[in-house]
Amino acid sequence: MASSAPLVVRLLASSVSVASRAGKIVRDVMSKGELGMFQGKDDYQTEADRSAQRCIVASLSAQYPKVNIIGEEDGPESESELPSDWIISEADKEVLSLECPVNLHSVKEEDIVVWVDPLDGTSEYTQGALMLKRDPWERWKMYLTHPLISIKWYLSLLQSHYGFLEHVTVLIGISVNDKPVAGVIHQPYYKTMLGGEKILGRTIWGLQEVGVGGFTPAPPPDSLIITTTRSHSNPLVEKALQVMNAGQIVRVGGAGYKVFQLLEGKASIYVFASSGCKKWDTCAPEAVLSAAGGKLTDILGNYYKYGGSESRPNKTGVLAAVNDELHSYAVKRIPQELKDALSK
Ligand SMILES: Nc1ncnc2c1ncn2[C@@H]1O[C@H](COP(=O)(O)O)[C@@H](O)[C@H]1OP(=O)(O)O
Ligand SMILES: [Mg+2]
Ligand SMILES: [Mg+2]
Ligand SMILES: [Mg+2]
Repeated sequence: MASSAPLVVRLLASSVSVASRAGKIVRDVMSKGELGMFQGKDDYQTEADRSAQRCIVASLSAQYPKVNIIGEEDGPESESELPSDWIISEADKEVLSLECPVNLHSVKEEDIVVWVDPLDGTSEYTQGALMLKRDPWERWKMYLTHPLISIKWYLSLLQSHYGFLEHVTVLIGISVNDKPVAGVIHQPYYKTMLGGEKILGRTIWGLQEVGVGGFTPAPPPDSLIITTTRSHSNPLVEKALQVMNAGQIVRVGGAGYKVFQLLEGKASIYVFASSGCKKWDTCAPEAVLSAAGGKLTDILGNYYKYGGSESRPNKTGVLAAVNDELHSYAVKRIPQELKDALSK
C-alpha cells in the first residue's frame, strides 16, 4: 500500500505487520511438532528461526531494497521458494498515521540498518516444545514409572515448560546513524481472552520522541526487582546480580521478553554481565525501551552502536532500566573489576 508517510514511519508500520506474520510461522512450526534443530555458527537454530527470518527479510527487502537488513540466522540460503503468504506488504495503519520526529523526516534507505532476531529465546522455545511434543501416553508412563512424582509436581512441570514459550519474541530494530530509533517486539505466545475466545500474540512498537503503542506500560514495582537470564548464567553474571541489592531476581529467557517485563512493571532493571547477546538481540529492545522513557546500554553505561559494520557481539553485556535514575544506580553498583573483566 503506497503511503506518503516518511520512510522511518512506513518501515516501522511494515515491521509491525511482518512481525505478527513471523510470529505465526513460529507457532506453526511448533504445532507441526518438528523443530528441525541445528547447530549454527555459534548457536542453535530451528526451522522456526530460519523461516521467520526469511519471511521478515524477504518482505522488508521487497519494499525497501536499499535498506541494510541484518538477520541473526546465517545458515545456507534455502533453495525452496518462499510461500506467497510469507511476503507481507501490509503496513500497520495506526503506525502509518504517526507524526514522524523532525530529525527523522529526511532519512534515506541507505542511512538505515535493520537488525532482525526472528526468534529471541530459542532456548526457551525448544524447552517449551519438549513437553508439548511428548505424546500423552508417554507423559502418563513417565508419571506411573516415577511414583515419587506427585501429580501436582508433574502438572507444575508441564505448566512451567509451556510457560517458557511466553518468553519467545520476534525482534525488528531500526537504526539510523548507529542509533536505534524505532523497533518492534512481538510475543507470539501471549494469550488474551476476547469474548471467550483465545487470541494469541501481542506486539509493542516504539518510535523515538513519539512513544510506544500496541501495549500500555505499567509503573515500575515499588521494590527493586531485577530481571536476568535463565539459560546463559556464569560467575560474572551472578556477581553483577549480587551487588544490585535487589529484593527479588526474576530469571527469564530472551532480551525482548525482559524488556516486556520492565514495561509491564514486573521488574525495574535488566542486568546481564556477559557477552552472549548480539546487536539483533538489543536493537529493537533498546528502541522500544527508550521510546517508553527507559535506557539500555552495556554494563559500563555506554550505548552500543548499530551501524552495519559494527561487530555483532555485545561484548560488554546489557544493563537496562525503566528510567535514568535506576539506570545510573545500576551502573554505579557494578564494581570496577567486573567492568574490567568484561572489557578485556
Ligand atoms: N551465550 C549465548 N549464546 C548465544 N546466544 C545468546 C547467549 N547469551 C544470550 N544470547 C541471546 O540473547 C538472548 C537473551 O539472553 P538470555 O535469554 O540468556 O537473557 C537469548 O535469547 C539469545 O538469543 P537467541 O535466543 O535469539 O539466540
Ligand atoms: Mg540464537
Ligand atoms: Mg536473540
Ligand atoms: Mg534468535
